[in-house]
Formats: sequence, C-alpha cells, structure tokens
Amino acid sequence: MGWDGMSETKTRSLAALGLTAQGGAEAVVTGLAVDSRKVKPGHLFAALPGSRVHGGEFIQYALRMGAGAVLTDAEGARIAADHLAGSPAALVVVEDPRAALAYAAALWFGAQPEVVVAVTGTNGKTSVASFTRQIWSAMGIPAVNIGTTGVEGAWEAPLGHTTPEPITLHGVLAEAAAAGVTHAAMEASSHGLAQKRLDGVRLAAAGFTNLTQDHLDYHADFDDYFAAKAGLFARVLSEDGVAVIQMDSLRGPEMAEVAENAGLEVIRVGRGENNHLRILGLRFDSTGQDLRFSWNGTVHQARLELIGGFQSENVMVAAGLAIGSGSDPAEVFAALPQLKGVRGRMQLAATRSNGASVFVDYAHTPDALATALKALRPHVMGRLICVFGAGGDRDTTKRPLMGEAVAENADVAFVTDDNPRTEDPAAIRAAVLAACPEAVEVGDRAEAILRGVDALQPGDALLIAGKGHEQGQTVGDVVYPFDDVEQASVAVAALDGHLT
Ligand SMILES: CC(=O)N[C@H]1[C@@H](OP(=O)(O)OP(=O)(O)OC[C@H]2O[C@@H](n3ccc(=O)[nH]c3=O)[C@H](O)[C@@H]2O)O[C@H](CO)[C@@H](O)[C@@H]1O[C@H](C)C(=O)N[C@@H](C)C(=O)N[C@H](CCC(=O)O)C(=O)O
Ligand SMILES: Nc1ncnc2c1ncn2[C@@H]1O[C@H](COP(=O)(O)OP(=O)(O)OP(=O)(O)O)[C@@H](O)[C@H]1O
Ligand SMILES: N[C@H](CCC[C@H](N)C(=O)O)C(=O)O
Ligand SMILES: [Mg+2]
Repeated sequence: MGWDGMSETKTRSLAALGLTAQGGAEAVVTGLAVDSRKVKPGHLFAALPGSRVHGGEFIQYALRMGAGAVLTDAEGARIAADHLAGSPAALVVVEDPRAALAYAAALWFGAQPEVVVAVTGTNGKTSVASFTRQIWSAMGIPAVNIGTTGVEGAWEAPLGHTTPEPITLHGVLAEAAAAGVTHAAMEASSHGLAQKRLDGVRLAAAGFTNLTQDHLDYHADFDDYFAAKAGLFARVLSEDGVAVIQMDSLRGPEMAEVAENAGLEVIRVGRGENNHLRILGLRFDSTGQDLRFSWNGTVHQARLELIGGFQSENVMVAAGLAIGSGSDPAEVFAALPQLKGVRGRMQLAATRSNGASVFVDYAHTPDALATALKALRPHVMGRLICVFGAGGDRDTTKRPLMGEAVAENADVAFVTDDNPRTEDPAAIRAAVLAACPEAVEVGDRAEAILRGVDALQPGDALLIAGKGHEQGQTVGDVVYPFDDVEQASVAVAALDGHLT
C-alpha cells in the first residue's frame, strides 16, 4: 500500500464511510480523491466548493477517470447534472461535503495516534507543536509534530500544507500510528479550520497562541478570521477535551469564553493571577532565558536555551497541551530545559568575528516582526538590524504594517524580496517601504543579507526575517534554491574571511 493509504485491493462501502447515496444506491469504493486528476477507477471523488472554482466543474473528468462515487453539495450536483445522469457512479449530496470528506477520510484510514492535540493562532503554531512533541519525546513517548515543517519526530514525512487536506492528513496519522507513534501534536491553520480539514481528527486537547493580522486575503475580515480559529474549540474539540488558552494575547479571553461555552475544561496560560500556568518572570542573556512560572500555585523555574520572551509563552502553551492530554506535570516541567528551537525560528545562524550575531526567523506578519525585534532587544547591547520583505499573492494590507513594525522596532532596515510569486517584486517592496522610508531597498535577497551582515558592529544583531526554514525563493512559478541560514554563513565568511 502506498503511503497515501490507497491500494489496489482495499475497498469500503459508502455506509462504512458514513455516507448515504441518493436512491439508496450501494457502492463500494476503492479510494478517496479530492482532485479529479488523482482519481483512479472506483474512487470516491469529493467535489468541494473551492475558493476559485466549484469542484463540481471537475465531476465530468472524475467520471471519465472511472470514479465509482461522487460526494458533493447541491451546487456541485447541479453543475454536473448532465454528466451524473448518464453515469453509473453513486451520488452523495450533503450540505457540507468538506466535513463529510473529513469524517470519511478518518473512517477510510481507521487509525490515529492515541493522543492527538492541535494548536491554532496566527503565530507560534509550529513552535508549540514542536515543543509539545519534544516534551513527549523527552518523556520517552514515541511522538510526532505535524505542520509547516512536515511530520517530524519518531516518524517523518514531508508535507505541502501546514494543515493537510483530510486524505493526506489521515494517511499520515494512520501511517504514524502503524509505526508505533502514540502521540501527535498538529498545527491547525485558519485555512485548515475554515475548510474543515481536521474535523475527523479525535483531539484530546487544543491550544490557542494569539490572533493578529494575517491572511485577510482569504478571510472576509478579522472577525471571520477569529471565527475560523474559534472553530477548533467550538466544533472540532469534543466536550471531554481540554482547551489551553494564552490569555495575554489580544483575543485570548474571548477564545477562553468560546471554549467554556462549548463545555470544555480550560487551562489558562499567562501573566495574570487567575491563570493555571502563570509566567512569573523571565531573565534574558545571550544564549537563552530563565523562566520562572507556577502551575496551580506551585512555583517552578526552568532554563530555556531559546531566544525571545514569546518562546516562553509558546513553551507554556506546549506544557499545557501535554498536561491537558494526560501527561504528568512534573515530568513535563523536567523536560523543558531540553527544548530546542524550531529550525528558522530565532535561530542563531552565524556570528561575525567581531561577536555580532545573525538570527534567522520566520516572522512574516506585522505582529511577528514587532514581537521578534522586541524579543531580541534584551539579548542585544548594540543596534538591531533587520532584513525583511513581504510575500507576493498574499494579504496585501499587511505590507505597510510590516514596514511600520520594522521602522518602529529596528535601528537599521533593508527591504528585500520574499517569494514575490506572480507579483511584481518592486511593487511589493514599494508597499512595504511606504511605511519605512528610511529603510534601504535591495531587491536581491542574498545581496540584502550581505549588506545587513556588513553593517554589523560589535554588540549589534541582525534579524533576517520572513523565510525561516524555507529552502526556496518563489519568483513567478519557479522556486529558486535559497536558504537564509546558508546565506548568512556565506555572507559572514565572505566578509570575515572564514567559514562559521
Ligand atoms: C485557498 C486554499 O486554501 N485553497 C486550498 C483549497 O483549494 P480550493 O478548494 O479553494 O481550490 P479551487 O482551486 O477553488 O478548486 C476547487 C476544487 O476543485 C478541485 N480541482 C481543481 C482542479 C482540477 O483540475 N481538479 C479538481 O478536482 C480542487 O481539488 C478543489 O477541491 O483546497 C485544496 C485541496 O485541499 C488546497 O490544495 C488549496 O490549497 C492551496 C493550494 C493553498 O495555497 N493553500 C494555502 C493558502 C493554505 O492552505 N495555507 C495554510 C497555511 C496558512 C498559514 O497559516 O500560513 C495551510 O494549512 O497550509
Ligand atoms: N507566541 C508568539 N507571539 C508572537 N510571535 C510569535 C510567537 N511565536 C512565534 N512568533 C513569531 O512567528 C514566527 C513564526 O513562528 P511559527 O512558525 O512557530 O508560527 P506559525 O503559527 O506556525 O506560522 P505559520 O502560520 O506560517 O505556520 C516566528 O519566527 C516568530 O517570529
Ligand atoms: N504560510 C505562510 C508562509 C509565508 C512565508 C513568507 N516567506 C511568504 O512567502 O510570505 C503563507 O503562505 O502565507
Ligand atoms: Mg506553522
């Protein structure tokens, strides 16, 4: 069987997938597909309402490829009525085919790790998912994290999406479970939640980090974005689940209310007195921080080899998820000093011979840029220099806000390209520069990094923001190899005459 779980021999009846065909037709399907181009004979094709086009438009092609059944909504059935009329394929029409597909995929693959937790929020999801997995691993539990950086831990696989569509997601969960993985921590992106990609996952606990601007190209407005994230607590997590909420973030208290209204137990995380996991104090130095916190009133202290105060918040949410899903608090807290930062998140990428540091970070939203720069301040004596840009084919309104965040929080800035995709790179840079006119414009990212590194004096630090772990620069439809960490090393070697 391929890793996508589709085999020549496996079959399931529609009833076994929780689906009822029109006219009571009985059908046995040989697999599931969400893209007509991937349909094999006998497959169930899910024709979903998309953001660009209705999947109903592709039913005719799926039928030509031999689809044995079609799952869609009334609109999809209407679009393809002529093709469906002359076809032997069973037709399942439901109000919400995305949710139906999510449950069908869960039933098709049939296995998930015993304990799965999910985390949502604008920033910090990958970090929290990784920290949760690292806590479990340190406790000797076979665990994975699933998200932007793929599947990592006791079982590994690359992924194209932060929250994969249900067929890929359940294929991964089932394969990981078969490989002995008992615990998984996954990211729930707002797209994933809005599209119900994870509705079939049985969650023990779910976390919320924060909500600030991003993705307003996809969500109608900020409230719509909040509603998508709130779906994790209001819809996906079942009543016996535990919600872990970062209360100090803008919409934290509101999210806690959503969770409480859904009848969930809530672990509150934050600085205020009423929190279960309370941050009491942070002390920063050049390699990390000491975190003083309390759990239900008992004080603990942990050394974290992580840069940036926001990482302590992420660590507390991760600890809450581990505890909320059944791990022993004492064992969880004992694991914290072993936590390593996620690749490309406040990663020390290189050090100049004059001692100045170069950090690579994935900040690609206004809030993440402000947070990352503010977080670096207490670790740095000199000036903060920032190299950054905004992505093409993404929320255009965040560009000036990103410029503003850097103008306010860095001492020197270079505006460069970050995946212009199909847009004109100069126009993206201009939108950013409008809010930080003192920044230097250097389109070529490698050159911008070289200029940033060259500007470093003793005690200064450079933040190269936006690409983090990414391995490419997408221009048009072409992905050129590009790695900020590597470019930082190359620049330091070129300027200091040695390799770091
Ligand atoms: C905006 C968005 O999320 N789009 C996702 C969505 O596509 P869609 O339903 O809107 O697709 P559409 O193009 O309108 O097509 C409608 C339907 O027709 C089907 N189709 C299309 C063409 C064809 O020939 N045959 C066919 O069957 C498509 O599979 C789809 O089901 O469902 C598709 C199938 O699951 C996804 O591949 C697609 O991800 C696109 C590629 C994408 O870029 N998504 C990004 C924005 C995303 O999801 N990002 C989040 C992270 C964001 C973050 O937090 O930073 C993520 O979780 O990765
Ligand atoms: N708790 C936090 N609060 C504010 N900013 C944060 C927080 N955690 C991380 N960040 C910033 O956000 C960036 C991305 O972090 P991370 O990859 O963990 O988030 P994410 O939510 O998974 O992002 P994505 O939506 O792209 O998958 C980091 O590089 C850092 O700059
Ligand atoms: N998941 C995010 C990643 C953005 C990373 C940044 N490098 C960019 O290309 O904008 C998105 O697709 O919006
Ligand atoms: Mg992520």
